[in-house]
Amino acid sequence: MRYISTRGQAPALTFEEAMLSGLARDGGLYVPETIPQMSADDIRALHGLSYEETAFRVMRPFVGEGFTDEVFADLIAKAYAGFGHGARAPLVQLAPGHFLLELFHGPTLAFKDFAMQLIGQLFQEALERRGERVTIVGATSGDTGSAAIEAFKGLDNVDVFILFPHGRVSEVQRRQMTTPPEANVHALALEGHFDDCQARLKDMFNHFEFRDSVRLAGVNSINWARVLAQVVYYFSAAVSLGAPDRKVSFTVPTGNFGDIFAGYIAKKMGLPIDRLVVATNQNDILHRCLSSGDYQTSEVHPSISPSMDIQVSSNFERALFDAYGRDGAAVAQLMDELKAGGFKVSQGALEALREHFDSGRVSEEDTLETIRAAHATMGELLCPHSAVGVRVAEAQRDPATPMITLATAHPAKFPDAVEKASGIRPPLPNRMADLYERPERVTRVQNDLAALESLIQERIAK
Ligand SMILES: Cc1ncc(COP(=O)(O)O)c(C=O)c1O
Ligand SMILES: N[C@@H](CCOP(=O)(O)O)C(=O)O
Repeated sequence: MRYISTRGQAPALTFEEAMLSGLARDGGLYVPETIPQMSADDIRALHGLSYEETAFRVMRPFVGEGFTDEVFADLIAKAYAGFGHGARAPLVQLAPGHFLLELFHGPTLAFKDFAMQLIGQLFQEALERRGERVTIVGATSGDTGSAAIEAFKGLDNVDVFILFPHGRVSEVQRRQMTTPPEANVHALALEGHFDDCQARLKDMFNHFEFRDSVRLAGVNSINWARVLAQVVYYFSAAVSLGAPDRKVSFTVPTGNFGDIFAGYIAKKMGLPIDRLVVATNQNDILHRCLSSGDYQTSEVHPSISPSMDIQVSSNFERALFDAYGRDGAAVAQLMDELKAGGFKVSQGALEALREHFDSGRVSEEDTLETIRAAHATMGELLCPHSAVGVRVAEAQRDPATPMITLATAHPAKFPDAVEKASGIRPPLPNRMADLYERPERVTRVQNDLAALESLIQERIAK
């Protein structure tokens, strides 16, 4: 299995090379050259398997020879051992034909743990075998950062720097990033918004002198391994509702397009998915693009679902690559236009996108009302991101096809919004009960590439 860049100009890599590299050297994102297929019988054979066994069967064909079967199975087992639910990703019924896939039972209470816990294991194994060390830099709107820190804290062969937008993450998210005492963890609060953090991260990858001198690695969904690990729960959820003998649809609260892109990969592998519905908050560039073909950035408006306050949606590039017939030059051209504010998707590419994706947008008021109503009528306390998903799913679902909405974070990560909507302040799990008392360690930084690079170089030299 080889991985190629969405911009067509970088060398093809193995899974392990792509995982350790992050961004392709032409600025693109790695995708598999071909998508492994699972037949109806392969999917039927997943019935009754544990999450870990399903994960092994779904991911194995993508991983190649770098990891043996035995090692890969062992790393999967270690990755999910710390989850707080035996099913790892349980499904609960919200209404007839509408299900919630709870993805918040991992150590940091968000769906990011599914991929990050596994990547932590894969990195550790690969780096030890190769005798290498790396500098991980991550950009976060709140959840990727805490999950990355949890997965990599205290490891000898990794330093982890997380850029988050100052004042634009929830207090729980911030404390999850600023309270770990391990010396290899560096929380950096940047003056700007998430798109600035992600842009500076990509600038670092594109600055080869810096990239090579610190041996830069990335654990955002830039990294293919992140997307891959998220494909698994589409299979586990669909199978538990009768796949491959019954189609299902998914609604996904969306920002950087990584999670829903994982659903698209599951569909390409053969999982019978009817619709993949992109649910956005008021930062609705993806909804506008899928509705009109115009991908035009505008100001980011802080919302009560801050992890989705994103305008430059990184993985949309992977979807565009397929929609443009895997034409790397066409994608590179669009990404150049994006630097000047936006681009227009061609009619053919828009039709290709619409073959798989629908979309909807939810206002702040409707998000609050959905949290209130879901609690009052179904007894389910939703985080604001999950509420965005539930609202769009309710508006768009076809009663003939089961709809699964992804619940992407635990309500306790966003207690203010949840309390405002439902009157209930969700408590943190016992293991995190003293989060508010732990001392914080954070460095305020400007949105300045040279200054950030110097800070990182100085810290790793110590
Ligand atoms: C809680 C939560 N929901 C939804 C999203 C959006 O996911 P994606 O960026 O993969 O579209 C994020 C951020 O990634 C998130 O943290
Ligand atoms: N919402 C994310 C943004 C980064 O997304 P990623 O999937 O590319 O890591 C966050 O919580 O940080």
